[in-house]
Amino acid sequence: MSRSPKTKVVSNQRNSSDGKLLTSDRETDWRLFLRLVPYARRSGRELSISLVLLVPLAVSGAIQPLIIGEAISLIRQEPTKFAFIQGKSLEEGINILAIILLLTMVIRLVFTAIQGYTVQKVGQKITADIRADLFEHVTQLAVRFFDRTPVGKLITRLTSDVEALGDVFTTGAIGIVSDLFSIVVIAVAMFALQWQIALMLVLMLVPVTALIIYFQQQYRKANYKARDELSSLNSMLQENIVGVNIVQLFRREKYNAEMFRSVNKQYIKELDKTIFHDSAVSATLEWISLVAIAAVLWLGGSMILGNTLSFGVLSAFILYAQRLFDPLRQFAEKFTAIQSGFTAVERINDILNEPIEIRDPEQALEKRFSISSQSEKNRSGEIRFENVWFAYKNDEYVIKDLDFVIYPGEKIALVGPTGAGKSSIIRLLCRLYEPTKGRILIDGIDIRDLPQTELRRHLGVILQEGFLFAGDVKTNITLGETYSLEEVQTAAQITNVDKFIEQLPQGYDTQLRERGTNLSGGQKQLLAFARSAIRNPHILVLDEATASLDVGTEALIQDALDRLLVDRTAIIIAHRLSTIRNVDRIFVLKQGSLIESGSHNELLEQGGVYASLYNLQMLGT
Ligand SMILES: Nc1ncnc2c1ncn2[C@@H]1O[C@H](COP(=O)(O)OP(=O)(O)OP(=O)(O)O)[C@@H](O)[C@H]1O
Repeated sequence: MSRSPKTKVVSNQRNSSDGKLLTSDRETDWRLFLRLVPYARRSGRELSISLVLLVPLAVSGAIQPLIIGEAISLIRQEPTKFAFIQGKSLEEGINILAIILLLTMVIRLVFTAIQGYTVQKVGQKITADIRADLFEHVTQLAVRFFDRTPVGKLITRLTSDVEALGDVFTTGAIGIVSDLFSIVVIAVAMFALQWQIALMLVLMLVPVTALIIYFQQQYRKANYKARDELSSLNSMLQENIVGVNIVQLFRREKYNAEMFRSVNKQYIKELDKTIFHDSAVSATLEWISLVAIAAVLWLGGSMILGNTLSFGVLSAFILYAQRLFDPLRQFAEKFTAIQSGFTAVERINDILNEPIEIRDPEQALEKRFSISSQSEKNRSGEIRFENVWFAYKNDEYVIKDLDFVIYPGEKIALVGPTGAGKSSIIRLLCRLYEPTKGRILIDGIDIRDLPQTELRRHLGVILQEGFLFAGDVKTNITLGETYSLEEVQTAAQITNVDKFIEQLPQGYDTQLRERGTNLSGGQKQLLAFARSAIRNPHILVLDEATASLDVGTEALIQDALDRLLVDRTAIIIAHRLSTIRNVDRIFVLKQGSLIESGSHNELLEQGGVYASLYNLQMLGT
């Protein structure tokens, strides 16, 4: 019983308060179990070996009490049951029995080790496979899913839930078969030896099993709640670590620590309940095996007095009484792991069943567009929004009936107050979200009909905050695609960021920390420019891309952009209206609607919203 509470506390966050899930457990559990079959099948050979080893393990375990009982009978000169020691001297008989006992011990030692190792290995492999599948699935989910799911909860599912599931295999699944098998073999051996005592012991199993099932159910209920609390704990942890700058700047350390302490306390409280029920199972079994020995002594003793039982058989039964409840104890322990595992599968399933909203088109369409992608020259970069409506949440439209065309090679600026929907337009164009109504077309093709790789190749997007991964500068530009160093250098030159990269300690090989924390905001942004340029997109989208650069660097990038944007369609979001004076057309948005459009001069002449925004900004400078 040395499992840590961590592995025990795995449960489901849904229905945590009412434990509703328990009602339809059996059916659900089986359905969940089936989900694991494909994973188990991949390790079929190892699992079969473990199952085959159960037979010699259980048989050698059941023989041991018999041998010891026989040795006692031999010493007490009681009639022997084994033909092979009949007529042998006491010494010879004891030697033979000792050798057999030793053999069973060696068999158990070797096979237990092999089985333990195999099962652990399979468990780890299955855990790794599930974790990998889960990761792949999660990274394909739509941004909408991440909007509503706290990162801490996702991390809990990807780590400890998957681990708990692995425990089902390492401690649970095979072990349970083995324990059940051991109980059956011991019961058969006992009945063969003396049926009355055997019956008494087997009957004792019934109420004990019922009690264990009761405690297990309580355990599972408590486990749901504990798991819920763990998710909250992780979410809070994650939020505080990511936002540590704000925590410190606003002196929220103590306040947040207090909040964390209270969630932590709640978690421990729920955890204690699971430990209580788990301990109750152990205590029941500890107690029952003592009661069983007493019962054997009582019944066996009276039979010895009546000369219907030998001391040897009584000794064998005392050992059996212990061993019969041993597998049951282990069974209960594993059952706990399995219960936890099932709830973990359920939580994992929640994510695996989460549909991948943004999918590539069917085969036929893909073919059509792979043909279109072959004729790169046909790409012109026309963007068309056809009566596009969009809401993040039901019916709360943040984009309302947008209907416009951006012609090939045109440079468009999106302006409008904060929250007007500018970034949402970009997200829709990149297909991070799907429009609620209407269509978006690139070069006359609905973007839903374009494979995503193809769409993203059309588009180069540079956001206000460049996100960098841990790794070197070069891989942060190539992002795993096969570009040569020369191509990377050329992209850097085109965007005027080559000088900056060369100044870094190891140039293109400079290691960046996670999220690029060893670079400044502007430096990160420079790499984002090179990252986009290398992909040679024919549509460029800049969302406040130069806002974090100093005037000198911005001028340098602007110069690069002027060259880069030739013959490319561009959408530029900028709050500083002075930076977009030269674009072909300016779209003015307000609360998700396009309220004005035209060139800088046209809009100034109109004297509408743009003109007043521009004049306001000019006043400020
Ligand atoms: N993930 C989201 N979930 C729900 N609502 C969102 C989400 N992102 C943005 N919104 C809402 O959508 C509206 C438009 O947001 P959007 O980011 O497109 O504005 P914006 O014009 O780019 O603003 P800014 O100039 O401040 O960047 C806002 O009212 C915002 O609150």
